[in-house]
This record gives sequence, C-alpha cells and structure tokens, in this order.
Amino acid sequence: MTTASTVVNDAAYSVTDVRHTYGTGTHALQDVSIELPRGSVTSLIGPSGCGKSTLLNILSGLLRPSEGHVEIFGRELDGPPVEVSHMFQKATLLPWRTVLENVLLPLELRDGKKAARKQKSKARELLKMVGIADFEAGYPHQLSGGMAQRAAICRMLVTEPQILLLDEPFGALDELTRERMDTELLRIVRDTGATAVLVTHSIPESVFLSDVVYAMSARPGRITRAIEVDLPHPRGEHTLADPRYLELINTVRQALDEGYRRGAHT
Ligand SMILES: Nc1ncnc2c1ncn2[C@@H]1O[C@H](COP(=O)(O)OP(=O)(O)OP(=O)(O)O)[C@@H](O)[C@H]1O
Repeated sequence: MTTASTVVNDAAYSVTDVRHTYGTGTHALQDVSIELPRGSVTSLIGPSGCGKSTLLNILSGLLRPSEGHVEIFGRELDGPPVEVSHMFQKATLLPWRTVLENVLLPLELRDGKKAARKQKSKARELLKMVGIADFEAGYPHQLSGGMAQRAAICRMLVTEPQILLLDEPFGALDELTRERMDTELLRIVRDTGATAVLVTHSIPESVFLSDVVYAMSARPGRITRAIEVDLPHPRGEHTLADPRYLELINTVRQALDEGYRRGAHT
C-alpha cells in the first residue's frame, strides 16, 4: 500500500505562479509555473532581459520570488539548497590556485581542507573525464577559454550535486568548442542522473541538450511554449544531421518569434 509518507516526489522542482518584481520596479517574471522532473535537462530560452537569469536565481534559492512558490524535491525552497550547484557564463576560477586546487575548492568549503585533500583522486578523475588531466598543476591564466570552462565544470561536479543550474555556460566559446562541451556536459549529466536547468541564447544548443525547451516571452517573462525534445540518446555529432533536430530548431524559433511579438504588444 502506498501511503502519503512513501510517495516519492518525482519532481526536482515545482514552480507555481511565480512572479518577480525587483526593488527598482522592473517586472521581470510573470505567472511562471513549471515542473522539472528528476534527471531531466531543461532549457530556458527567450529574448535578452526576459527574466531567464532571474528564474535561475530563484531556482538556486539566491532570490526569493515576489509571489508564488518553489518546491525542491517536494519541500519549500527557502535559501540556497545543498543539492544545487550553479555555474555562470564566466569560469571565475581563482587565479592564485592551480586547476586542481580550484576544483577542490567546493570540497574545502564544505568539508574542510584536510578532508578535501583526501578527495584529490575524485577531482583528478573529473579532470581526466573532461580531458585536462595534464593541466592539473597549471594556473587559470595558462588555460584557453574552453579549458577554463572544463575546469569550472569539474569544480561544479566535484560535490556530486543533484541539480545543476547553468547560466549560459558556454556562451563565450567558439562554436566547435561549444558543441564539444555540450556533448560532454550531456554525457556527464546523464551518467550522474543529475537534473539540469540551462539558460541559453542558442536555439540549437537548447534543442541538443534538453528534454524540454521552455520558450519565454519578452519581459515580463512568461513561459509561452514547452517544446518536448524527443531526440534519441546518446546525442552527438550525428544528432546535428538528424532531420528531427532541424525540425525542432524551427519549432523553437517559431515559438520565440510568437512570444517576442506577443511581448512587444504588452
Ligand atoms: N538585481 C536586479 N535589480 C534590478 N533589476 C534587475 C536585476 N537583475 C536583473 N534585473 C532586470 O530584470 C530583467 C530581467 O533580467 P534577467 O537578467 O533575468 O534577464 P535575462 O533573460 O537573463 O537577460 P539576458 O538574456 O540578457 O542575460 C532585466 O530588465 C534586468 O535589467
């Protein structure tokens, strides 16, 4: 028999009727209600300034919405939760620490220096997985942009977070590097069973990575369409030539166009 206490909540996040207006009076989000299943990858895409980062900051617990509420794994979100790791567009590695020391930092902050040092092998495994094991003793200024983002990914993953919030993580990289990083990220997310939410400006990237793409209108941002991405896994270079991929790109483009026109009249 299933009782209330044995019901497993399959949603990583439940967002209900969220609105946000900043203290400056900027109305950033309106009526956002979404449910993000555990282990899913979701993209938020929409015109500049439509509230994507605001929504991500609300999911990370850094920002409290003006109205509505957010549940994480079935409990009310009321501050930054331990399950979440947030990655920003810029790698923000500490310049005076080596690559390995940068990756170990979240463990140091959580468990202390001594305990972190004992987990070096875990950090090294991650560096190996993203192909920069040979640079563990190097400093951030010695890395290319793509390598620095790889190190930042390792730093994000070292605590084995259940939820990854990614704010345009590869926006500053060239297209080919970005495609490679997308493939790696997707593999890592699926291997670890993490739930990921990605803010992106790239329609192809949103389709490639996601299970669902949420298209948003111009500010105040509303979700105008949820586009389910039914492309098979594993995804990789072959996906880019899949006619269904191109079709979905077009669907997202149309959704954005509609949302943009609707927002422009509000
Ligand atoms: N801390 C803040 N205080 C006041 N207004 C803010 C703050 N942060 C963001 N805004 C405003 O809220 C709106 C939404 O911003 P947000 O950064 O969430 O949009 P975005 O969709 O992520 O934009 P972009 O795609 O350009 O990064 C914008 O008009 C922005 O200027």
